[in-house]
Amino acid sequence: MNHITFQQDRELDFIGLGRLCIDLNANEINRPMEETLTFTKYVGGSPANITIALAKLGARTGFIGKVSDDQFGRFIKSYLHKLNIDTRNVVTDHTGAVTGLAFTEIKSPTDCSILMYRDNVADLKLEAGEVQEDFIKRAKAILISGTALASSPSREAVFQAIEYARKHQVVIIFDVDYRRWTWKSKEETAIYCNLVAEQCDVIIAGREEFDVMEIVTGPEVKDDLATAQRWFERQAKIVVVKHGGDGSIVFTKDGGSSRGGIFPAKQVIKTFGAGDSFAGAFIYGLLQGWPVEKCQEFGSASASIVVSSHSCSDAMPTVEQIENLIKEHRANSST
Ligand SMILES: Nc1ncnc2c1ncn2[C@@H]1O[C@H](COP(=O)(O)OP(=O)(O)OP(=O)(O)O)[C@@H](O)[C@H]1O
Ligand SMILES: O=C(O)C[C@@H](O)[C@H](O)C(=O)CO
Repeated sequence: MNHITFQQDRELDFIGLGRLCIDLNANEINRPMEETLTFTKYVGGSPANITIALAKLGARTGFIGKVSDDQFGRFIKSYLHKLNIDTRNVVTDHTGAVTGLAFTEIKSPTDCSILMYRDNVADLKLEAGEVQEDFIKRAKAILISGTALASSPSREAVFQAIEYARKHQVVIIFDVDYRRWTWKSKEETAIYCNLVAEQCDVIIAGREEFDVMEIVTGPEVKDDLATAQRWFERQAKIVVVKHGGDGSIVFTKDGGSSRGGIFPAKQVIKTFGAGDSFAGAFIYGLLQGWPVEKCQEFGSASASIVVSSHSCSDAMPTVEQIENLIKEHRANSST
């Protein structure tokens, strides 16, 4: 029992909507990017990573987005195809737009940063008229990624997708995914993310992202419960507040909450990817009908695997890998 009711007669479990980009992760790690000579290319973009996570876990997935009409766009679509992710609503741009790039700097396992090239990117050119109602109505759930709200016409495409999802009882999941490089201002971020959040069934964000939405600028006490209750007054049934290495808290509309820790990784390579892997495995658990505590544990274990890896998308684990980590952790805890 996890408070979410999915329509069962659907051919897809999950559709991701938003950014499809390329990660270029530094190969020479534990040094600043000024000293990096080579990078490894992976498919990236938070909603893409989450969709890939669910595909790797065996969910039937699809994607709504726009890619550039070049080698990167073709690389991304080919990668999704190989994972059986339905790309019928992945549109190719013909305006000369480019694929967003995310250069990951790994100065140390705990000091990582991302340099994002986001000018004239194809993902933000997705138009409302390109969002297929017939595609969305085939799914149990759809993920909205906050960065897709950063500018038009992608912004309007998001609201069109939400309208279709609500019309067809598709569960709406909002991952705030705040990436400052893409927004004009935090005020604009708050306006549009709040307008979306009030229509969503599940909201996933870090404490800092909720602070942006609540326009918290000072040292006020950040009250996770108050944050969750704000959204339970609207459509939300589940609110997840992520706290990095301190774990996460999952709140449910019936007043329940679950404080989850982490699965300490034997060797953290980079912190990035934790959020997307957590979200993918958490949502997988919801789709299985698991209680939120089990979803949270599954997400945390997945995150531990991905922070131990050089990539994000490529490293997304299988059910067996996650279950083995949980078993190993329990065995070690009992000795
Ligand atoms: N270093 C870590 N080791 C193990 N698990 C971690 C680590 N960092 C985060 N996690 C797990 O992943 C979850 C999400 O991490 P976090 O809060 O950093 O999300 P995020 O900021 O969206 O991540 P990202 O860096 O991918 O954007 C945490 O709640 C925790 O369970
Ligand atoms: O979301 C992005 O654009 C960056 C991701 O591709 C990258 O893998 C990451 O930061 C994951 O958290």
